Amino acid sequence: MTSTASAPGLDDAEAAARLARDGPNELPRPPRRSVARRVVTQLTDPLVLVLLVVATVTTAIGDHTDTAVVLLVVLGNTTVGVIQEIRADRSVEALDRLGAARARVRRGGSVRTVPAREVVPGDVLVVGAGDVLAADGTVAWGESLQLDEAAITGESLPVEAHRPGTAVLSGSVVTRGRGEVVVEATGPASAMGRIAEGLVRTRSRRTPLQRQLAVLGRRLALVTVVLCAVVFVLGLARGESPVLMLVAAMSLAVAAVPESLPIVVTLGLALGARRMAARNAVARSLPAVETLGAVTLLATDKTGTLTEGRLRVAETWTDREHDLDELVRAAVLCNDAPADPGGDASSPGTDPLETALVDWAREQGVDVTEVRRRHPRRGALPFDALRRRMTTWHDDGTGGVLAAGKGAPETVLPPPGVSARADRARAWADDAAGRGLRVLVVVTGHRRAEPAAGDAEQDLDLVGVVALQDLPRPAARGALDGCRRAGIRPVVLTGDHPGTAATVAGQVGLVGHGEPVRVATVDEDDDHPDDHPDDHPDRHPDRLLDADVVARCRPERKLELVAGWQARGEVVAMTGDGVNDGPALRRADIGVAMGRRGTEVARQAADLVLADDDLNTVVAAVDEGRRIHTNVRRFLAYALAGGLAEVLVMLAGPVIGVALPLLPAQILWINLLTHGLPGVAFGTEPSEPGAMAAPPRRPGASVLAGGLWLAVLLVGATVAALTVAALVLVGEPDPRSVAFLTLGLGQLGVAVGLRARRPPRTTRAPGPDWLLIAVAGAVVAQLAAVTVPPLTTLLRTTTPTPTGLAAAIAGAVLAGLVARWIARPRVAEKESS
Ligand SMILES: Nc1ncnc2c1ncn2[C@@H]1O[C@H](COP(=O)(O)OP(=O)(O)OP(=O)(O)O)[C@@H](O)[C@H]1O
Repeated sequence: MTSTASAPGLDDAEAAARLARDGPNELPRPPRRSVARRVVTQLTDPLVLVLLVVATVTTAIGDHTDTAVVLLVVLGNTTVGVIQEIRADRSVEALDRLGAARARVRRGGSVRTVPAREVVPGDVLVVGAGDVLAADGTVAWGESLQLDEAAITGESLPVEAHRPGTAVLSGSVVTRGRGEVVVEATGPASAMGRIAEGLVRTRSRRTPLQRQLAVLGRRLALVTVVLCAVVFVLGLARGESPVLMLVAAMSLAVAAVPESLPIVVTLGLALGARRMAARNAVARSLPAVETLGAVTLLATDKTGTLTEGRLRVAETWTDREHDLDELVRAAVLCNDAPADPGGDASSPGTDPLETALVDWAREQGVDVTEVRRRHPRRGALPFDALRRRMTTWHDDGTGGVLAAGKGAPETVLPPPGVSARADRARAWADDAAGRGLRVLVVVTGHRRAEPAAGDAEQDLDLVGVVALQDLPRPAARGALDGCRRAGIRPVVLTGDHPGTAATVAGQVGLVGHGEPVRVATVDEDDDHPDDHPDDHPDRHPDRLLDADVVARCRPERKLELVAGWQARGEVVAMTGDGVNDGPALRRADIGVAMGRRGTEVARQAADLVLADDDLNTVVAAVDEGRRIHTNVRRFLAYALAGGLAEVLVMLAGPVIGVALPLLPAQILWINLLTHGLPGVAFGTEPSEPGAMAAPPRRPGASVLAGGLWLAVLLVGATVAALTVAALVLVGEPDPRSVAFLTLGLGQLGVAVGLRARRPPRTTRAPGPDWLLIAVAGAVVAQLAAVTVPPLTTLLRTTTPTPTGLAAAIAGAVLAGLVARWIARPRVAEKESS
């Protein structure tokens, strides 16, 4: 089953030449949208179309100043829209690059990891368990090489591929063994490329929040249009000219509809994803960024996540003479790790447990290469997580066959009570597991002839037990603490022994101080690997779903548990890197893979890749996710309160005897000013102190939940009342200009009032306060609108008296204070109320 004939591979110059000639190994992408196309999309937005109608009307009646203002607004909106869109797209592309597939190739005599897109025909791919083939090719050599081609051919049974010359397809997953593949076809010419052809990859997958906002936006638009119609009718009743009222009503509609909601969310998510990447958390999609903030349960694996993942033999048990020699010999024979000292332990397909056994044998003075040469392997039943054991058979040197096996105690030892000796070994193993060690029972047997695969594991003789140590990771403790504080329940899912798992869980502080670790072990009776999790939603024993540690948990079981938690309403993040973890990672709301240690198949199934393999990074990513959600609520409160204030002022006008409290151009100006810069700047607000000490938001809750909509009504009404007061009470020669100033400054006051609470100055992270900068810019523009020609001409304003100015400023301050008292606590409080 083995044949080794390493292909030499290409040199760098040749690889570069071929890359230039054959093109990158990636699926054809839809071409980037040109700026011209983006502008056209912006201009065909229904609200812009309304504005263009307004412009036509004003031109027709010879009102050229209003036409100029409308066109200015269209220009401003389009520019801001296009720039926001391009920024969001760039961020998404950068994410794509960070999360891109990788491949190991032999180039210029050494093996290195390159982006999969740089693989060219003639390259030699070096693959091991957990890799995803980056291109089509033929096997140069393979050792127990087995592939899962389900993604390409739909064939669900793994295929053997160790024979040289076997044709293999891109997108296949290496489920076992290792080998090398000479690349023949890449990119569109490969199997993956042929499948992808015809499928246009669209980027338009919207996140739940974006969908929620789209619905909200449509409803608000409807209400606004109705209210604008009322404004129109009231104006007519007051004797205003129909044309003027039509223009006013349309402008009001444009201003009050929060049309920028979706793009502000996209931009917020994209910015958030960039900040996450800076904290080593690569989100592979925008929906993931959003979901992260809502995570309620974190299911983690053990080895390499809670522990260092560097195993070392710590103790052994034998009870007969010569058994120690036999133990060492069996441990290196029933073993796929390379024999050479300093062999690359992290090389693909090498199990750190097996490497630890080889290292241990070498420390015992055993020449591993020599042992393996004396006993060439004849056959094997490889290890898999399902059977939890492995058996190989070899020439015994005297014409017979030597079988060697190792595995978990309960799969290798006879049941309790059958053999006193086996019971002693089991007791020792349980004790070692209770001290956090990973245990492995070793057995051997002598045969006259090669066994049939079916009975290779019959009648093997107990040799001894090996206990391996894997130190807990110090960093894990902080991460688990952080989870619990943030209301996220951490759970360990492991294939390991319950004793080992419980002890390690205790060592890293999985549960709070003094609490017992609730351990549940999956029974064979619980296992129905062929069923689909959704077929039996009630078949997840609560015993397993309630546990802190689920031991002896096979990958299929992980999938069922994730589904079971989700049925209980949890939002599940799950870490995993096993070859078979893909489906569970995909099923989880947030699949998490390790960037360094993890397998390629896990990376590609994951929503979040941790560049530093540190569980703390998940907590940091959740923090970012929550911050983004809070900032969306912040922006929403601001935009809706502003729109509401504008509508209320226009409705109140006729009632108090002012037919048209604000001119169309003035409404549009305020809209441009308040939504342009400050709107985007909300995305840069920091997370509030204590954000990670609050429970997660309720999954599926409205984005306005927690009384935020009520706060919007109150703040909107306040700004409107202040504006109306300025209109009637100040006694200015030109009350409209004061009202215009008050409405604009009032909304900006609300923006400042909604700013995130900051931690004490000393701990504050440096960085510009974009929201304040944006508001300051807008304040200057708004003051200019009533002082500087030609703006005053265009907007038909006059400079208010000092009293009027003071009144407007006082109104803005008051509006800000009301927003701070009423709306800000509800923004951050989340939906816990
Ligand atoms: N190479 C191997 N050969 C034989 N038995 C093994 C081998 N590796 C692991 N085992 C046995 O199978 C059990 C399950 O191991 P497995 O690697 O599937 O656990 P896991 O789910 O990956 O654990 P973790 O959560 O710690 O990562 C181990 O406790 C051990 O007894």
